[in-house]
Amino acid sequence: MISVENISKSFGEVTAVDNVSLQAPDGKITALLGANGAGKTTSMRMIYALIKPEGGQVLVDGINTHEDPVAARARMGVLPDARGLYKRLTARENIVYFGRLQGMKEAKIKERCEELVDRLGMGAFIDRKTEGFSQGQRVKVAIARALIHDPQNILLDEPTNGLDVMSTRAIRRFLKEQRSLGKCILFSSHVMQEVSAVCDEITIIDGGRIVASGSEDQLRDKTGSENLEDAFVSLVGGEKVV
Ligand SMILES: Nc1ncnc2c1ncn2[C@@H]1O[C@H](COP(=O)(O)OP(=O)(O)OP(=O)(O)O)[C@@H](O)[C@H]1O
Repeated sequence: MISVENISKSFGEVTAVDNVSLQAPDGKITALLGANGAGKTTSMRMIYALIKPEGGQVLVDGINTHEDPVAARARMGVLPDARGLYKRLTARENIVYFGRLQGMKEAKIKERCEELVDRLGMGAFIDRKTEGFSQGQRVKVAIARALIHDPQNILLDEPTNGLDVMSTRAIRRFLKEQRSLGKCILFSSHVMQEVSAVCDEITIIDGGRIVASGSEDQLRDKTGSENLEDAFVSLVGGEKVV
């Protein structure tokens, strides 16, 4: 479970994230939904302890990420915005390397790697060097690498960005499986369709601030909208060019 309490971050004059709080419970898929520049990536980076918030705190399974980052990170699997694979290594080597960094035993790494190859449909390219991989292949490897140690909390920054329909469906199916295992899943997205297809809870961020949160039905009811896109536009104060 992830609990974010009043985190903020500025870059010079730009307030990227302003007093953001959100909850991502176990057994649910929670979305951080916002337009370009709304503060999603900055929030996610603070949540997975890559950058330090100027105020507030993040608790992962009750562990404060800045008081005990090592313990908190061990409980998280992160797909960052920069997927960052080692291109001279094969997909399998990338995944195995992360397992070793997590201090896993070789036999366990092998077993878990096979499971992820199967679940994410990576059989056709698992032993190829990742240089030249398509976006979909890269994302699958990066997700498998992040989840090699089977963490309780799964954080993904725009996981289906740039993916085709088949890859998108494979990732959705995978996330739903993880949810049924009781995992806490938090992902950021600007794609309504994506959020609508998989999320139980939605937190909307705009201009660095949380403007609403709830299920899709609750957000639609609140705004009297027929769909999530209309609810979103209404909650962020109408159409605007950013
Ligand atoms: N390192 C940085 N230096 C300066 N400004 C930054 C930096 N990182 C983010 N910002 C600014 O903070 C704001 C929020 O950016 P952020 O990347 O968190 O948004 P986002 O919601 O992830 O957007 P997108 O969907 O376009 O990726 C933007 O105005 C951005 O220009």
